[in-house]
Amino acid sequence: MNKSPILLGSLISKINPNLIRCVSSSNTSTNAKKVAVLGASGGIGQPLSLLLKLSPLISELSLYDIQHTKGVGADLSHIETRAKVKAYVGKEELANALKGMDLVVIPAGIPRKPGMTRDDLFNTNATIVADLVTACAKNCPRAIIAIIANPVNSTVVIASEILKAHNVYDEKRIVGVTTLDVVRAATFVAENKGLDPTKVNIPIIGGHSGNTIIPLLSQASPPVTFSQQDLDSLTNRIQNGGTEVVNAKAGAGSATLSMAHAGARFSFSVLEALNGKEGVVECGYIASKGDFSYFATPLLFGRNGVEKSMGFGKLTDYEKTLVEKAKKELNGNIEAGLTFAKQYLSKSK
Ligand SMILES: NC(=O)C1=CN([C@@H]2O[C@H](COP(=O)(O)OP(=O)(O)OC[C@H]3O[C@@H](n4cnc5c(N)ncnc54)[C@H](O)[C@@H]3O)[C@@H](O)[C@H]2O)C=CC1
Ligand SMILES: O=C([O-])CC(=O)C(=O)O
Repeated sequence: MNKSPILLGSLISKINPNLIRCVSSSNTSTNAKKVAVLGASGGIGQPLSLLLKLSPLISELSLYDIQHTKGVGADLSHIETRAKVKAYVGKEELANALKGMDLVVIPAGIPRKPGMTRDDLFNTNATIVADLVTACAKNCPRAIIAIIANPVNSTVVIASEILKAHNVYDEKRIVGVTTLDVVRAATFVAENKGLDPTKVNIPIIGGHSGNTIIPLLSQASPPVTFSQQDLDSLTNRIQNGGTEVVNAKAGAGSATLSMAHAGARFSFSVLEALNGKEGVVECGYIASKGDFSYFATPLLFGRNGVEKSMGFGKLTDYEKTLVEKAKKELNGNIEAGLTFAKQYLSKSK
């Protein structure tokens, strides 16, 4: 039986055409990269690691968590794909998990329960992300860091401040993952318009929580128009997609499977661009020079990470109102990140 990644690619293409480009390209394997998942034993970490393990874009998959990684690693290592799986558990093994990595994806941290906001995760997750990014600064200072841990609007700020303090900050290399908002928007719009969801693209700008998630439905591809009622309800559903899952899971956590897909999609895009593919665009939350010091926009990726922000074109009056509504929350989240980082760094001196 042919067990090549090509065959695997064709199998997966039957499941999701968005992933075929990464599992089927035959000449990318020579440039395969090393990827670490921090929080690899969690609800997101496990299925994300599975999807990454299937890709010939990856030569080494480094799994790190404070628990259970040896089992997850042994399990994944039996899959007949080229990525070599290495499992690390506990703080003492963190440095080795990171050495030589090209991309570090961070889904470590606690998820929401019903009634909580993403901000309610701050107290726990801020320290987790700060500790992990400190280790990245010391052990893989040139790696691209993709932050999934919430609240993304603040954790990316914290991570950036830590990298600056270690003199290894490069704004091209630290991104908050907002791909799940893009994935949801495509799904909900396709449902509303009777389209193939894999062919729909909706840019999302702003941040990654409630009002700060700003879908640009006027820039949908293919172009579609909506009644005001549909515009309101789709915007509201995209902004609160995370809460929809948290409530449905009723205390058992937040989105994990759709996030694993979104995290894999984002990672594959970054890896393809690192390998020289041109025109790779994914939305993401990065440092910005506009009205906000951090802002999500469509980003063009290249051989060094984020090449440039593609901006957000011309907004409709409705979308301008959404940006206005996001201002207070997003600026507050950024400020909270800066304040935490200052305290964390002064304690660790
Ligand atoms: N950016 C986004 O779109 C999304 C973000 N999230 C966020 O992702 C995070 C993870 O969610 P789940 O996987 O569902 O949670 P989970 O609780 O199932 O898994 C988290 C994992 O992190 C590990 N962990 C905790 N402290 C750690 C440390 N210091 N070092 C390494 N690993 C550590 C835990 O042992 C656990 O295995 C949450 O903060 C959640 O809010 C979730 C969905 C979407
Ligand atoms: O809602 C949450 O807490 C998890 C998340 O970020 C999402 O699903 O978008």
